[in-house]
Amino acid sequence: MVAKGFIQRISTDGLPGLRPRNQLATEILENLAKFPHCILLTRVGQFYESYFDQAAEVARLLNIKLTSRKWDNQTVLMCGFPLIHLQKHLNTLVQQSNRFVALSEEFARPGPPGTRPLFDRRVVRIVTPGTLIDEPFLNHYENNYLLAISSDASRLLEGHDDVGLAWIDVSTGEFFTKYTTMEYLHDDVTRIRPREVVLTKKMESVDSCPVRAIVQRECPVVSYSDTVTPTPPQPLVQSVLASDSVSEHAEPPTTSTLSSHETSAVNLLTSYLRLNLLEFMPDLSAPNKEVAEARMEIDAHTLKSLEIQEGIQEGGTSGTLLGCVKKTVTGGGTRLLTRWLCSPSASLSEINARQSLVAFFHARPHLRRDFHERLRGIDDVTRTVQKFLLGRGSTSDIAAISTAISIWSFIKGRILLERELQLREQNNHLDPEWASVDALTLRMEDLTELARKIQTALDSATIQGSSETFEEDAILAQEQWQQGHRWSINPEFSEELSALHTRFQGLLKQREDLESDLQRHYNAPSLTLRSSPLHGLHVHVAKSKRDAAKVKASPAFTLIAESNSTCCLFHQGWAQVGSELLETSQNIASVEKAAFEALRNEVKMHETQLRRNARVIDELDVTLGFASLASDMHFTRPNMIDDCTFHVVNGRHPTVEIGLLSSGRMFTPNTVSLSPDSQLHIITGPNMAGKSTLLRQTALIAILAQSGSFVPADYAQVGIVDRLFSRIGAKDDLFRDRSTFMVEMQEAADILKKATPRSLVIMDEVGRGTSVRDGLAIAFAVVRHLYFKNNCRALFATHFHELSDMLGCTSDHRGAGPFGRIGFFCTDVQETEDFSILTTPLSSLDSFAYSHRLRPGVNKESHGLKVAQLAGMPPSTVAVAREIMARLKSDDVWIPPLRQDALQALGKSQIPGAASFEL
Ligand SMILES: Nc1ncnc2c1ncn2[C@@H]1O[C@H](COP(=O)(O)OP(=O)(O)OP(=O)(O)O)[C@@H](O)[C@H]1O
Repeated sequence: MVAKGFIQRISTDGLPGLRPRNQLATEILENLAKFPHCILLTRVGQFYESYFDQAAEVARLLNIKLTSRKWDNQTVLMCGFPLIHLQKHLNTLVQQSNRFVALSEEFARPGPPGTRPLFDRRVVRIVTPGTLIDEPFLNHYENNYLLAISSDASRLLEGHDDVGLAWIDVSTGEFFTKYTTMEYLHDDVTRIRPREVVLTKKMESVDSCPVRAIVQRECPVVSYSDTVTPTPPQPLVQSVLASDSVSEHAEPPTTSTLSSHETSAVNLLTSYLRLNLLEFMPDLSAPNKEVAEARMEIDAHTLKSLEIQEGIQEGGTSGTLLGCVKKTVTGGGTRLLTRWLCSPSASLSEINARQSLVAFFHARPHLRRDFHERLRGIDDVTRTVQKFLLGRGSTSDIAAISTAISIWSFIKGRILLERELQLREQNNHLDPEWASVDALTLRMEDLTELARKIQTALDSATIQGSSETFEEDAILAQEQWQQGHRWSINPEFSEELSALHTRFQGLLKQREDLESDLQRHYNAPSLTLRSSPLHGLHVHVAKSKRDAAKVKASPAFTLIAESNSTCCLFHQGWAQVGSELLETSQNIASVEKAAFEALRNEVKMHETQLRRNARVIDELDVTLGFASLASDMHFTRPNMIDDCTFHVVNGRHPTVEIGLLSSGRMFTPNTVSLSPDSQLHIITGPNMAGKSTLLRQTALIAILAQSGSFVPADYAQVGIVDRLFSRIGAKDDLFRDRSTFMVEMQEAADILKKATPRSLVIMDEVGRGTSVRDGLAIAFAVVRHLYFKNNCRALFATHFHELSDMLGCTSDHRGAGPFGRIGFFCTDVQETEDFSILTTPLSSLDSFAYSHRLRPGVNKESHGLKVAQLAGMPPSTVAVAREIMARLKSDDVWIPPLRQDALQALGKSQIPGAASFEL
């Protein structure tokens, strides 16, 4: 396994000569040799440290001081930072710099009697970008996927293109597989957006391996690993869901339903996880198998160009579909929303079930309010359960699970109440949406018994402010009982614990009495009874108050240590009581540990039910969000059908509309009606008049509808789309030796290869990147292919109005003869003197407005000069262009472009037709 871009930086100079006498140096050298692809951070006391040449790199990346130490008379570079900075620095090394970090922890081992404990160090985990667990710097609103890809590397070159995918978010346990082919691999990788990809070592060794080429384009961290058969084989526990569904209740897939390539990918993934998570390897749930036919496939380019999850210009979600429709309030809900938007459903029943839920909540704003408020107080249970499976989790995590269970019960109860109310009010009649609501609540498991156990076990006063893990809490409690640190488990949890607490309280009272007796007897108010690692159980007295003199003089005390201001003394009575206190506190700690372990096991035992309920809540959060969105932005429920129509009345582009509204402008809605009788629309019209916006909004409406959302339109009837394609926007890819036109042609070719009669294609200005003649020819050929071969629904926006002649546009704006199922539509510019209607006023002499209204017909005017003027092109240049336009229109004569230097050389009067130009 090798992290791309990471070069092993330990110089061989210093190492062979070094004969480390101390154990630390030996361990570090061994670990460096064992994990050569990693930065090694070794825990030494309260610090994590890096040594040798790596230290220079670590110091540079973390911006910390580089220093050195002597080992065996050799100077060794080193740097380090305190424990509390670990997460911050892991974020820098792993998340930002894509480095792999081997974490070596230290473990105390009792030394010979009378000596300090010894420490063993071992690497407990390798932290890589794709194997992050509960790191606080993880964004809870996004998945952090590790993707394994398996295929027969050598046969790929011979044309065998089966590929198995397995991907997991280790921090949540969400685990998926998919069988795919090389043709769709790029689309799948783009959609999954893995943080790290694992390929087989074979793929690394095969020259020009196509999988490697695709993956390296999309993911900055690529690792190579072999599948290692676990001994004994690790069972996969039951899966949470068969699909990403609210309506389908099929049994979870067994590993036998996976294709051989998926199984290999799962094995590669689990082997890689085991190699890296080491002591943190959890039991994995069986993966959810994704079936291509059940989802709307969105190709890689479309996913990016439609800005569904990430903006093209600045990254992030601002201006994206996700940013616009996100009304979820939980991390799990937001992750699910992202998945639904990037991979909408193609199952009619599933989509209808989701939309029924949205309709249900849309009609009930009071429930929306109530549930949103409750959901805000719920923890990310999927993540918390995973923490426990990873052997982590604290008392506050356990408490969060109990809170979540109470909220789930509230929600279920509230829905039942609503049901009763409706039955009463509507004479035993229920709206049809109730079927989906019932199906959802039926999936919720009753976990009140688990919540009761947790509430009985936890001491509610201690839950706040506890540490990351119970073990850290326990150490604090044991060490800090003198400062009144609280225990975690309710003393009433068991008779044994209750008896221990009674004894502990009795001993505390004895200590208090002894302390005040001694203070009184020796007239020493500063005297206190203490315990410390250095002096053990001792009596502490302040010298300055002269208390010490009397105490020191008494034979009941033996001096242990003194400073200028205090002294520490041994006292038999306190040693007796104190050691009993210590022993009792240790006993409490170990009983608490057992109790917590029992709770942890309870959570693990209920893993599947907890995850199921959490998943129901995720769906609830998304559908509640869709309902709020529909209400806020006046979306309507689309009518979903299983045919090839797409009829949207007064549709709007959700993100453009928000942008316009924020600057006080209105969006002009438009109607698009594709059907088997009118399956392809050619859209012409001026620049800036809204053609691309119309195309994009059509695609976004299809995505929203099939995600389960309502849509921005007055009415919509959407026939299920199996694949969505867009050819929009031009982008160079010079790095991969592809010009703008080449990129455009490759994307168009891909669409023509893959679109089916159930697909929806939007194409914007295909052919514009070359000569007019070539472009027009290509545009015609593409339309013809889409129409006859793909036979799909398509919107084709173009400035080549000649296409309308080539396709024989009739007076009722349809294609002629065999092209009769093509419709012609256009947008316009309104010339006007009325400034009040202007969208974009230029001047009083040359004023116009974009109507943005689609109408049947062909518009042969592009009004490109108006846009040039609007864009601030020099007036003289615009004047030249206008003159040439006029001549082109009148005599159809081509005037060659005039070059400034040529004009100067010749004198402008000598250039025919140039005299009138202001140059
Ligand atoms: N229906 C609409 N209502 C209101 N404003 C709109 C509408 N459609 C587009 N616009 C505005 O017009 C701008 C330009 O739209 P768009 O890019 O879709 O035009 P276009 O016809 O594709 O232009 P070009 O041919 O130059 O690519 C958008 O950024 C938006 O602000």
